Amino acid sequence: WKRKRLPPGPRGLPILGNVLQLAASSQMWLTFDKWKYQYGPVMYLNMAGQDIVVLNTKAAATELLEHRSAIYSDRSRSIVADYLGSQLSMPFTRYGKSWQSMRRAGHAVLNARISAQYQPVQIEEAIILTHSLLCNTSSPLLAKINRSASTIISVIYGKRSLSLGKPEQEFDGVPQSQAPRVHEKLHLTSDPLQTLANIAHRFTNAVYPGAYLVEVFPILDYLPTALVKWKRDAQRDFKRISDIFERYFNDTVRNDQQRTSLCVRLADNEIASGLTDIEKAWLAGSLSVAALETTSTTLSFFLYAMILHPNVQQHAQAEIDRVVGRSRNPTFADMEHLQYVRAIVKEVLRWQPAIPLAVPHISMEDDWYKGYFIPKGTSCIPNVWSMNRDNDVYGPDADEFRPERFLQPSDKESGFVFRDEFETDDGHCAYGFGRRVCVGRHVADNALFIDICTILWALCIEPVVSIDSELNRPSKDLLNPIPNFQCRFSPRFPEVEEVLHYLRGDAQ
Ligand code: HEM
Repeated sequence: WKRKRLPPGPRGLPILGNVLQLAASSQMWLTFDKWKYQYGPVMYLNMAGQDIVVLNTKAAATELLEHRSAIYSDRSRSIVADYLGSQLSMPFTRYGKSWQSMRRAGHAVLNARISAQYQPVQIEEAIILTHSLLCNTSSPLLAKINRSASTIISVIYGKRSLSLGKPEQEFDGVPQSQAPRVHEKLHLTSDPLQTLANIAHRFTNAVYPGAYLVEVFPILDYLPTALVKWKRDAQRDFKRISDIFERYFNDTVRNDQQRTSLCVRLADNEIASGLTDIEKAWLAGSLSVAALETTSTTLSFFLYAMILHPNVQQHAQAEIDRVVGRSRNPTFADMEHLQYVRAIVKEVLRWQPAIPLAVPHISMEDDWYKGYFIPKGTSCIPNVWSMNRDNDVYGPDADEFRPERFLQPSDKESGFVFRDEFETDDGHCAYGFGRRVCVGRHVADNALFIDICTILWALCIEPVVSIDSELNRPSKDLLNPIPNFQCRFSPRFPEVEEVLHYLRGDAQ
């Protein structure tokens, strides 16, 4: 007989538990980061009866979510997200047969080997992005960065298969600039990228703990639909999202001339056996939703890091000049010689993970960890933010942006190589854990490498006005909010604009 001792955690109120403390904090990971010093690696919270265990160290997350993944791979039931279609959406669907079919198909089209086949498209998209950063002076920086995610969208929906409209034009009459910062309603735009990004926010906002009262008091779900706006909105948005995903999927399968897109591969029955046409359309849609904001958030933080740390920028550019030179653009063949650039990719993902609390894993059986009881149905939150800034792992300067932490001196011309432990290890936990680890991580790593490398090869990045701390995102969201900053891009050598223009023409 073991006494069922729960892990330590902040004291809550009767019935409500820690609801009020959690509802009050907008970036929950910062609150958890503080509590971690008080309560240790595994911390217990209660959301009006829902058990929550926050995993504050990589060791705890690895032990539970990876080594015991057979019983830690479910997802939580979110009533609002269910109405939105979360059971068709791989990141949010419950563990079971349907998820297994999605995951198998996702892995087949995104594994490390297949990811290499998307590299030519990724190089072209990196050029289009870099050209737009330099030459498109009319769009705001964030809009340009968001378009950078077209690298991923081209992988999923084929090169330019979706007709890209003007970002500001709206279908539902609300200009994007005036769209509310909390995504309780889906805003459709004529721009597929923006629409997909809005769908992503609709989901990540719905699953943010405490965003909807009905998640805390499920009885509210029994109120008649006519009386509850959130339910009507969610049901209408499900239909809209489904229509969009099906249209994008079918258009791509019809229009992708080069037949290299992920949709075309999915349409091939062998890879996605067990999935209906609608499930395939949702799989492609949910992959793009999972890919878009995570990639553009990471690239935004890369630019932010470059204006904060001009020395890192110079260091990387010296490496690129040595390895690539100026007469051609970087390619993936340069990757193994660009150790410093690769270290920058790792460091951005460590310093500012796009989803600082990953996505909670639900435990499927009662379990014990270091003498503490973890009841079946517990929502286990990997506190990636704190893991990535663990002083015991990264040293006392873990809060700083310093790519050198992954490198060690060598006799090579570059002067350094990866430290042995980071040659194969990510060096961060930004992609999550176990059976639910990010299925798109190989494609994401490649996109980040080639985008970052091409930008640094071609452009100098400087701040424009003082950096302010206002955030660009609704604060109650799973995604890491991007600081409101602007930067100026100038060519690094006289021929840059002409070369980019030429390459861009070729790419398009
Ligand atoms: C910088 C880019 C990215 C970051 C930081 C990121 C991060 C994450 C994280 C933290 C999770 C949850 C893992 C867990 O539950 O333990 C996840 C899941 C997922 N990611 Fe990514 N991701 C990125 C890019 C992508 C891309 C490019 C794709 C697709 C092409 C993608 C598709 C997915 C999917 C489908 C899941 C759900 C997996 C499942 O539940 O089985 N992600 N990602």
